Amino acid sequence: MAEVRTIGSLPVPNVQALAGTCNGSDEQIPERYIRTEATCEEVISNYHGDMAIPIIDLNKLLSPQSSEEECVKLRSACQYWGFFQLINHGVPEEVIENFRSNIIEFFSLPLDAKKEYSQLPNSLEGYGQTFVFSEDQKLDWGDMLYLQVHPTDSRDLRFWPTHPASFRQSLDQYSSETKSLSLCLFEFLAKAVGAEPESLLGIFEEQPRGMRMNYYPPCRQSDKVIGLSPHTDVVGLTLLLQVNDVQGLQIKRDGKWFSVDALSGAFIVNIGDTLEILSNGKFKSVEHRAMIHPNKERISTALFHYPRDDLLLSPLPEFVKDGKVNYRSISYNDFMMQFFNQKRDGRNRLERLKLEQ
Ligand SMILES: O=C(O)CCC(=O)C(=O)O
Ligand SMILES: [Fe+2]
Repeated sequence: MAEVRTIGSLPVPNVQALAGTCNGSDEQIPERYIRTEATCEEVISNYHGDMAIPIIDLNKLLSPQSSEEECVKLRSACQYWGFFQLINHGVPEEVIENFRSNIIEFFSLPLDAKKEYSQLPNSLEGYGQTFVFSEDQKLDWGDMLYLQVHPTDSRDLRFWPTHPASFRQSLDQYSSETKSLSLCLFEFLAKAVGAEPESLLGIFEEQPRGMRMNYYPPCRQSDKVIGLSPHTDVVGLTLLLQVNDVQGLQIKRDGKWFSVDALSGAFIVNIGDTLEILSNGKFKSVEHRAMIHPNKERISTALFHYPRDDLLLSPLPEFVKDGKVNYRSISYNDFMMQFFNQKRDGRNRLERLKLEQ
């Protein structure tokens, strides 16, 4: 991760403050936030059955009677959707609730108090906005707080809020309670395609994890803005939590956007670019975006799981049983540099590595 931290993002306005001044329907939204594509693409909502994001039950994965059947569902979810909702995940409700209420309280602090934790010019961590590459780039209708949470000695406490007073503790608890869950998921993902569980653990166990807390203010003209631009996650796996039960996540499938109806208490898990390559394309890193509510704020968190940074990113032999390698190799650091030097065109980044079949 060392190189990544040296790359700077261009400064842009705080969106929560901006929303406070131009949220009236007749007020002008600054041009850089107006997204014409938001209205012209088809969005599917209220769908059911095969058209809904699969629900995976961790209890069923763990129980010998049902494990095999649930593994088949897991494999198909990761292959066709790149996303699933995880229930019975075992992370104590109290841990999630404390973390949730602390995040809500943090984002409701006055701007000056939050700015004590502002991103520095050459750092990704802290309170601010998502990465901005150029002066003419369209901007997202959202703010965020990004923190490196693991390993514990990599934490930069300058960016860890001390208000609310229990924030650091609740974040620490959330991070440690989700750690074994994530390892368990990596094991089942390997098993689901007949690979040794250690194949993915060797790459992700004890490796960096980063927590992004996303804050999306309401916007009366919500159909004109986008909370988080379409992207794929560059990492291995992401654990998403809807913090305040306001929906807004959409994922792309067959050229259409599907609204995700997040189950209360479930995690939404998604495959990132790194795992798509490692799995030789057996799992898909799928484009997703966050949309805005006209009169309610929305808060979500994403816990990103990074691989070892000395990794030569290429399909793992155990995932290439038929002998056909689908992606070119690239060092993980080069792959990350591409991510930070180019627009967040995740699918293109992956397409460039695909080998002709
Ligand atoms: O807000 C959401 O639901 C999605 C967040 C997300 O995709 C991300 O932080 O990478
Ligand atoms: Fe994402």
